Amino acid sequence: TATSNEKKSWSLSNFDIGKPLGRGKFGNVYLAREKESKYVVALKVLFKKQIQESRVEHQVRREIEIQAHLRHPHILRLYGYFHDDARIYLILEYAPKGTLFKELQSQPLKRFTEQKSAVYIGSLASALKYLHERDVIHRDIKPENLLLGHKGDLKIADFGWSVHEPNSLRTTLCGTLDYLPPEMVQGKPHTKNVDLWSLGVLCYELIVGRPPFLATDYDETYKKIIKIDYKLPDYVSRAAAHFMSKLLVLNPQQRLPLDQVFLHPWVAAHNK
Ligand SMILES: Cc1cc(Cn2cc(-c3c(Cl)cnc4nc(-c5cn(C)nc5C)[nH]c34)cn2)no1
Repeated sequence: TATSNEKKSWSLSNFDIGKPLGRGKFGNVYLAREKESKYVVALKVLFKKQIQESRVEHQVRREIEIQAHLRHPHILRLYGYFHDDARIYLILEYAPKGTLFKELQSQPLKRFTEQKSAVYIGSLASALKYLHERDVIHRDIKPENLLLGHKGDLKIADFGWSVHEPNSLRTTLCGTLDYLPPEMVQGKPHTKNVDLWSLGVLCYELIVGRPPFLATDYDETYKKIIKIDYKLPDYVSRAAAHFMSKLLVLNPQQRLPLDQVFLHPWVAAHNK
């Protein structure tokens, strides 16, 4: 049963390793199968040396601590973990349909209908509500970190950046600013309302096919974010435009709370 598995101590010899699923800064994720149960998982292999060199042990420890205790249909499960002298292994739920990013790119117009976008937003909002009730902020909501289960259902993955609220950023930001709210790009203390901003950015990207503050370089993106400078193509409905305008708000306290997200006409209409 699940509980006995969770208590069991695992080792690499319990698994047949398959193809690589993804590569990250500190290691790779492989398709794997537990030998006895034949259960298919995603095995995330992180190198201790690289983690120590980048001084992100606390981040990896937090990713494990946080994700191991979460149980929600739209949050990727962490079943267990183990380590050897060189590596840390996270036994994760396998999401057979890959990333939302790949699904978005595979659309003819590189964007989803508003119906499909609102269903993803509804799922994400319910996962965020579950996280925020436990004072966990994800901080890295973007299509690359959202995976799809066998029914195409959304799963938040990669808790490498999640923290307990309130928090001020200790690790330098690397990678795209696109999803970060003004308070984070300005290095100010931030709360779980950062995830509300990212929900608005994600909503824009699903409907339009690119993030709202996309620019040629870091500084351009930075300026657009703090000025909330984005434009909506004319095919975007007024209901969707209104919904996004309630999340892409400078003052974190004035962003639409998650309970209101489900009640907003645009989300409610498509999540009957
Ligand atoms: C290191 C490192 C890399 C990553 C990003 N990443 C996550 C996965 C992944 C996980 Cl954790 C779980 N299920 C997955 N399913 C896929 C997948 C399925 N298809 C058909 N295509 C892909 C891709 N990837 C999964 C892989 N890389 N995080 O830390």
